[in-house]
Parts: sequence; C-alpha cells; structure tokens
Amino acid sequence: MDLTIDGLTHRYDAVEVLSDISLTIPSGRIVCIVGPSGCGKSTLLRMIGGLERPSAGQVLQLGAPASDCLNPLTFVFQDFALLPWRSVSGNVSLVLEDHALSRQDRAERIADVLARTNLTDFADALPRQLSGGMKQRVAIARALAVNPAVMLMDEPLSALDAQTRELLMDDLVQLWTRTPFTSVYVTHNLSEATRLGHRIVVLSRRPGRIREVIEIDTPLDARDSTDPVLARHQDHLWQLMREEARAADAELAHG
Ligand SMILES: Nc1ncnc2c1ncn2[C@@H]1O[C@H](COP(=O)(O)OP(=O)(O)OP(=O)(O)O)[C@@H](O)[C@H]1O
Repeated sequence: MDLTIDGLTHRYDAVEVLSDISLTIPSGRIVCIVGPSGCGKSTLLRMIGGLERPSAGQVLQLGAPASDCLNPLTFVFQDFALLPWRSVSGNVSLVLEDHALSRQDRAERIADVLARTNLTDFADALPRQLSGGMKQRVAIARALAVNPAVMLMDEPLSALDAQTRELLMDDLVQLWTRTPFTSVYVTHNLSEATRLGHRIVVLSRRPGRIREVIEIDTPLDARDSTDPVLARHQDHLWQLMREEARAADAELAHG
C-alpha cells in the first residue's frame, strides 16, 4: 500500500503550521522527514496516521494492505510507551488482544517479531530490566506485530545515547534488509536520515513547506559513514537546515 499526501495544509487557530504538502510514500521505502524545530514534522505524522484531520488536503491510501495486516498505520514514539507491569512478550501481545486471532496465531506473531528484533531471549523480562535501546526494540517489535502497511516513527532514537542510537540504526537496517517495511520517519538527526532514508523530505521553517526532496540510491546495508556520496548529501542537508534556522532567527529579530 502506498500513501499519497495531497495538498495538505494545517492551521491551529490563526497559526499556519503546514502548507501545501504533497508527497508519496512508496511501499517498502523509508521516507525521512527533517526540518527545523517547530516546522510541523510531528503534526504531519499525526495527520498521516489519522490522529488529526488537516485543515485542507488529504492523505490517500493507494492499494490494500497485506491480508495479515491488523492495523495499516502504526506509530513508534520516542518514549517507548511500554506497560511497566507487562513482560516483553506481554507488551507485544497487547496490540494483538483486540483482534480475533487464534492463540497459536498470536503466539506465532509474537515469536516472529521478537526473533526479528533479537529479543527472543528477553521475552519474559519486564521493561525495568531492559536498557533504553532494548525498550525501543520492544516498541518496534510491538509495531511490527500487527504487520502495518506503514510504520510512523516519531524521533524513535532521540531519547537514546549516541552509541545506542548507532546500534539501533544497525538493527533497523538489518530488519529492513531481511523484510522491507514502509516507514515515515521523523528525525532531527541528519546522520540518521542519510543512514536510513531512501527518500529525505526537507521541510522549511513554520509553516512547513517542502523545501527539497532528496533520493538516496545507495542500498541501506551498503551505507557507511565514510561514503563520500552520503557525506555530500549530509552537507547539503546541513546547508538547507542552516538557511532555514537563520531565516527563522531573522524573522524573530524583525518581529
Ligand atoms: N495541538 C496543538 N495546538 C496548537 N498548536 C500546536 C499543537 N500541536 C503543535 N502545535 C504547534 O505547531 C507547530 C508545529 O509543531 P510540531 O510538534 O508538529 O513541530 P515539529 O517540527 O515536530 O517540532 P520539533 O522538531 O520541535 O519536535 C509548533 O509551533 C507547535 O507549537
């Protein structure tokens, strides 16, 4: 299932937050959204996920999700949002309990996503026994358990230290390489965007408009930080972000 965002504009009262966003999220691709603080990245993600309705424009789902998809659009947040009294497998099970699945089907789905996120040995652990990186892997396993058509990831690694972030990026690359998933991935971190994004959408300062869309052809599992092509993309992104931040400062200074 592809997503098409068509002319999406949003206002909170008199404040325009997003302006005329048109964008395609192709199936099996990771689309990163970057942009200066407050430009509307999280708002855009909420609109895509149907948590809020845009003032104008629309989000269209093209094609049907896979037959075993229980929830087409699933979020992964920065703060993991795990239930502390439930085990790892209990937290994953939570999103399956509202669906008419046999006990065996549910157990198979849980075992599959725990294996894919390297958490099988921690199935019975409680969240307090896990590191931040592992908690986020549980949150990703929980999102994958419903086999979503699109995973909506809002700064999923930003609560983690730099080293853990690196490891989680490796995990996400491995996960995608084994079984490609579709994601809209909001991040502040440009190295995250160039490491994980097939397409990077740069938003302008508020109201967020599409400033540029960058496609990166290098396969995810062939990307490394010394690759000059990636370094060039990252420099270019920095340039764009700097221009937007400077322009936002200038607007504030001139009232
Ligand atoms: N429910 C709301 N009501 C009113 N204003 C809101 C609401 N949600 C967000 N905003 C405003 O909309 C703008 C965009 O917010 P949003 O959180 O989408 O930006 P962002 O790009 O994700 O920011 P950051 O990078 O800092 O997380 C901000 O000015 C914010 O204050």
